[in-house]
Amino acid sequence: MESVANQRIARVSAHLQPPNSQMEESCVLKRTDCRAKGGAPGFKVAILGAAGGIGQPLAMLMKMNPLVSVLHLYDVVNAPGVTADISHMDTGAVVRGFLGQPQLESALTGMDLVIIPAGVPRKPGMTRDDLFKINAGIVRTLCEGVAKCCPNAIVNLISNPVNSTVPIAAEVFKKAGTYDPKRLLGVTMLDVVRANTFVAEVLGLDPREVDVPVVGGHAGVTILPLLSQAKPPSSFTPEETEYLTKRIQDGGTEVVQAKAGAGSATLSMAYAAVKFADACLRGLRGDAGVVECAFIASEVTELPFFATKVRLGRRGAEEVYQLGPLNEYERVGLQKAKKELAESIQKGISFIRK
Ligand SMILES: NC(=O)C1=CN([C@@H]2O[C@H](COP(=O)(O)OP(=O)(O)OC[C@H]3O[C@@H](n4cnc5c(N)ncnc54)[C@H](O)[C@@H]3O)[C@@H](O)[C@H]2O)C=CC1
Ligand SMILES: O=C([O-])CC(=O)C(=O)O
Repeated sequence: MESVANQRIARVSAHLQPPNSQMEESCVLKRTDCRAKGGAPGFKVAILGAAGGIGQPLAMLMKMNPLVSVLHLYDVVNAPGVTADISHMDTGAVVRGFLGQPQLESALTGMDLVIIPAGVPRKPGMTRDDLFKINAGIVRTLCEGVAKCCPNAIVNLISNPVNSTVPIAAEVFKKAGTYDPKRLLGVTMLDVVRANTFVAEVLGLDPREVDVPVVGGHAGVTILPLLSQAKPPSSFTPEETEYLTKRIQDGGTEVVQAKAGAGSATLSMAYAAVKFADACLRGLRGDAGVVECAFIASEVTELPFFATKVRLGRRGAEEVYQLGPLNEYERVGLQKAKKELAESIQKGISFIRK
């Protein structure tokens, strides 16, 4: 009888047909003859959109994460190539590739965490909302797959516009009867990563010592850094506050313009996505005190979704924290953020309900 390990190797081979079969023709030993043991303990993670600008470095970094035992890489193009490449890294996770819609269900079955960076990125002159037309449908299809194949998985949604794609995902899950608000998390970690970097630069600190909560959403004025709650506690001049707030809000546009038509942030985003995914996995493992910001179903404001600090645990975002005390500058920013956010959320909800 074929061992579990050999079945696994056969499955990997099946998804890597061209390079693998050529290689094996010239080898006496086939992969199916290898003595690989069963998978190490750990979590099963799928990346949807794994061959993209974010997907590839994200896949590489997740392959390096010791909490991951199985890594599924799904895309509509080039998944076998990325999988073959990443699978040669001598780290613990077993990597399998899945190409195109017919393989979506196999990619998702049994997953603990699904990370979604699938979809088109911005070009100069576009807003994130301009991506809605294409990305809304992509997110809907992928989330239908999640609802069917791994309804208990934690979902980390990266595809823009996050302020609308998270409500879309929530509506898809509601329709399927699988919605658990604690498990659906819009990834706003890059805003926090940028805030920590830019604040550290202004204060002359090591960014690793800085922690700035960023609340609201993930587009323009909806990105609201709470500098008054920065750690270590710091005071900022009005000019510094204005400069930092604008730079954090426009961080994505800064990269889009610098890339001049070649896409948006990919490397810093992959770093941020892995930082956030690792926090989700530590929460799933039962670690205490894992707290990060995410865009999530919320009662913190009158809006149905809002990014705030959340505590990550075995069931996902087990606690959603209040905003805490805001200064006058932040209170004004909050009003602006809520106005734009309300429209983007409604647009996402209507896309599924209409
Ligand atoms: N949440 C955040 O902070 C950030 C979000 N983003 C967003 O992430 C998304 C991806 O950005 P990039 O990786 O730079 O784009 P990209 O175009 O380089 O990669 C996207 C990948 O998605 C794949 N894809 C398209 N349709 C698919 C489908 N139906 N199923 C599976 N895969 C599919 C493409 O084949 C491609 O490989 C964009 O929407 C971008 O705006 C980007 C940076 C930060
Ligand atoms: O700006 C974009 O289009 C990509 C993104 O969300 C970011 O870099 O924050």
